[in-house]
Amino acid sequence: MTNRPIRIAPSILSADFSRLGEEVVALDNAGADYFHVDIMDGHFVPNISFGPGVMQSIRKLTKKPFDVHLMIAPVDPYVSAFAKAGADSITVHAEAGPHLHRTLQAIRAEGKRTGVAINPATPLSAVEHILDDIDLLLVMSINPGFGGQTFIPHAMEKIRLANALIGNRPIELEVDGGVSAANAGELAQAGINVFVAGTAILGGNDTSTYASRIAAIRDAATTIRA
Ligand SMILES: O=C(CO)[C@H](O)[C@H](O)COP(=O)(O)O
Ligand SMILES: [Fe+2]
Repeated sequence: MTNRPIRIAPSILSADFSRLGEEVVALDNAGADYFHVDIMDGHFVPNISFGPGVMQSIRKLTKKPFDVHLMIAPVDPYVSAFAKAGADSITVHAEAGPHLHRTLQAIRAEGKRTGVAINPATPLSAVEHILDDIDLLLVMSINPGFGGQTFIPHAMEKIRLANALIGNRPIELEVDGGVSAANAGELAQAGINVFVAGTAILGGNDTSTYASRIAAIRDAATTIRA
């Protein structure tokens, strides 16, 4: 359990891209805390999403933080472009390159919050020596690349261990993949404070449901802490 504030971060990967701007505005009005922006390169992960130009074009539609999840290898050449396109935090994968500490320094040099993501098969020890260099730890509960996958059960225990590893450090603990109101309570209990959700919020792309779906995840996460 943690006192870090609950943040609901809809993944715009699940948006209807033909009306992306409308989707962003609807999510903002529906109570999103962060916008989770998934960037996929077709190399580190077997899918391609979009680049900094698209991100920049939606940046002006909301004042909420952009939580940018870079699934790119090598990532260093793209840090600056996403910083300039309006990222608030930039999360890179521990598996994406040999010099993670250097990448984190580059993100901080851009004045952005740093995040590290670890895949389901990556041990927590990958971040043990860089805890002072990160503002956010993202535990992947799916293998990255696609929305709509099923939460991998062993991620729950890893999250509990990550929460213990973080201790009282000012690091947000984020989960991504298969998150819904059904598991948000247990995730909050395990220590998660940032809940990424694509399908559970945007599935079907009916903007009139976004507020209640965001609220359902928030309620599940908050109730368990009360
Ligand atoms: O990083 C991601 C995929 O690699 C996405 O953030 C994730 O898929 C969210 O979608 P869903 O909630 O549908 O699992
Ligand atoms: Fe993501």
